[in-house]
Amino acid sequence: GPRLDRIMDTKVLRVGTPGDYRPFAIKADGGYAGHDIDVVEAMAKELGVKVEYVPTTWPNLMKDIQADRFDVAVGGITRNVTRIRQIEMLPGYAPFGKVALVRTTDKDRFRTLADLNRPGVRVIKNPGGTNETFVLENLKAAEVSTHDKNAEIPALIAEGKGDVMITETYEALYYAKADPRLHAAFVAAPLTPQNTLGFMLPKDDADYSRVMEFVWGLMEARGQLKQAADKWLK
Ligand SMILES: O=C(O)C(=O)C[C@]1(C(=O)O)C=C[C@@H](O)C=C1
Repeated sequence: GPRLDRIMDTKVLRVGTPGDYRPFAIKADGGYAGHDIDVVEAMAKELGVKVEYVPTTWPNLMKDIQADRFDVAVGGITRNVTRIRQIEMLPGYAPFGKVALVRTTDKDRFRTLADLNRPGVRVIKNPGGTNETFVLENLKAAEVSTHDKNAEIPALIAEGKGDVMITETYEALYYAKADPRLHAAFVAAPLTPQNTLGFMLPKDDADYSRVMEFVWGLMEARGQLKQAADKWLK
């Protein structure tokens, strides 16, 4: 197929990522790092090509992949029916549910969804992703504001500029571990049923999809997925 041919001929795999979601993909110190970065770099190595990163955002992710700005998108992307109707997604990893990142001093204040969905509870949301969808559907009574630099939201919560960040298991655990002022609430009993993350592919080249699925399977069979998970998701 044409996409696969172009990748193999130019030896470049264009990887789109918002790069703002720890520990999956974060842009810092001029480069990208995280679980998904390690995995996609290993996949490119298996193909014998180099990775070229293409910045995107959560609000633009779907239209950018459909506009052929990149060959694969990574960075903590939830697999769901809405998306898989429009593009393709590789097998799921990192099972998670929606949880809440709150201040440690508010641990007892937020025990149920109803505790979050109250006037006076200041929720800060990142635009464009599934966190926003969850907030708009479930926290209608709360005081919701939007901050478009996702990686800054945990510090805003820690500093008391908001009370709640709705996010997913691993991100909440990451920031709670990194900052004692923060607590990952609802981790034992998430606010949504379990789901998984997955890499997104355009669906215009079936040969490309087959090869990427094969390479994903190799990563799994060789223990490279486990290695990345042990390094970043523990
Ligand atoms: O839309 C998705 O797939 C996401 O999982 C992305 C999303 C979000 O929902 O905003 C998830 C957690 C991070 O805090 C940032 C981005």
